Amino acid sequence: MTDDTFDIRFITDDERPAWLRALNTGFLQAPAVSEERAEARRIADAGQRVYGVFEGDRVVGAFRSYDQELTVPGGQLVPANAISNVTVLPTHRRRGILTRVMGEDLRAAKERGDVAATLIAAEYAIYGRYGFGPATSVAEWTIDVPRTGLDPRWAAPECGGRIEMVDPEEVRKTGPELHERVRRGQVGAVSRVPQWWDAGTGVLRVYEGDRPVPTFVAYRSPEGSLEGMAAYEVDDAWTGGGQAANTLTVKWLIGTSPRAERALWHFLCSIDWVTTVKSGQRGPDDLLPRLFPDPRAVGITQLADWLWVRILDVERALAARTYAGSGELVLEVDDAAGLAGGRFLLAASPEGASCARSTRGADLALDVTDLASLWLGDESVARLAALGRVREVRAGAVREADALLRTSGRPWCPDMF
Ligand SMILES: CC(=O)SCCNC(=O)CCNC(=O)[C@H](O)C(C)(C)COP(=O)(O)OP(=O)(O)OC[C@H]1O[C@@H](n2cnc3c(N)ncnc32)[C@H](O)[C@@H]1OP(=O)(O)O
Repeated sequence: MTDDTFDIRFITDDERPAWLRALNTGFLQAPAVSEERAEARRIADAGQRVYGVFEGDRVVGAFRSYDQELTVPGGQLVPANAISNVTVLPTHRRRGILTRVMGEDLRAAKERGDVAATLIAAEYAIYGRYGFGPATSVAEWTIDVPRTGLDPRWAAPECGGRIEMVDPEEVRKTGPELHERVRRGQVGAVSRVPQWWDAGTGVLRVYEGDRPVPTFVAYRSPEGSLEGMAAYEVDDAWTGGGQAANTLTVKWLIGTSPRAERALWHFLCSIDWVTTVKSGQRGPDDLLPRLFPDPRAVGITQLADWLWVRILDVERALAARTYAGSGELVLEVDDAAGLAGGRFLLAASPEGASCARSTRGADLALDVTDLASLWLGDESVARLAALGRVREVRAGAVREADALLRTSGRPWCPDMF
């Protein structure tokens, strides 16, 4: 039930400490916020849409969204509305507060011309009702270093490139441009706000109890160009018998080429004292296991949904991506919120695609949430049909749709936001 006693508006700088206390409380963190943290958040959230839900002058709910770009199959970047920091005080839940803020923010995003909205969902059950579907997956791998088969005398990349330790300043200087190149080639990747690099290198301490700044390492090609970078931290674990048993945890690792990724993973697994490497969040079909002589040394320790997408404009979403073959498909897209539904004719070929509203008979019927799962290539039409989520209206349409929508790899969103 919606309760109209709540006022929803963007917060002022003066209201930020109260907003952060509500956010912390909702996320089960200690509520107290120091002046430095409030100031860091003011800088980190500059230019973004920071909604507060007020009951009188008390903040009872938080919600933040900002402009983002999302890479779709073929490499086009589409404008997206990134959503984060969603919470309602435990005393004010299940009264329709999130439904109201989400409704306002999605309508505004559609009016601005965003093709989609994106978020990383805390719980699976929350966002389907707002038209979001899981659109990329995440895998975390644990590497048993002594079993990888990597030559213990490994000292440098076989390709002739080199690995360099880099300091945070260098990361801030060269990281953004490297990431720009990486995200253009990675379906499901999103743009980073400039503050991302300050927060990741210790310049902007956004959270109370922020972890120490990680160690950074870069890969340069034999020609000297920067092709990869990683951030990692290591615990200090030894066995009672005096054997090193350190675990290295990768915070992030990006590369513009397979040779960069290979060199960085081999380097991380060659560091003395390190017996276990945790990969951090990777794509489900990451090259990682196959980069080692014995891929069985690399086991999956987490496999879950990651980026959720809410398509706001079906025509632009489907026209923006590329397709594996040629063909036409009429999709009946159901959207309970009335934002993006309708019947659409997709005409695709390897040269380009168009998508427009149509009155032709539908080939397939599906919900906008399931279209999101298909859009970036994380799901197959056949799987969704088997689950009863896609209805084949014209016989043969499921197979044809899969042939069109198929991508050569799974999408991956390297970022948490
Ligand atoms: C992108 C991110 O920031 S992810 C982080 C999300 N935040 C959290 O998980 C923090 C803890 N949870 C919360 O703060 C709140 O429960 C929220 C923000 C998830 C939901 O806020 P509320 O104001 O309670 O949601 P609202 O009352 O609008 O609920 C709408 C519907 O979603 C359902 N719902 C809300 N939260 C959940 C949940 N966690 N699990 C299952 N269903 C849920 C409600 O039951 C309601 O269902 P109905 O439409 O069938 O009646």
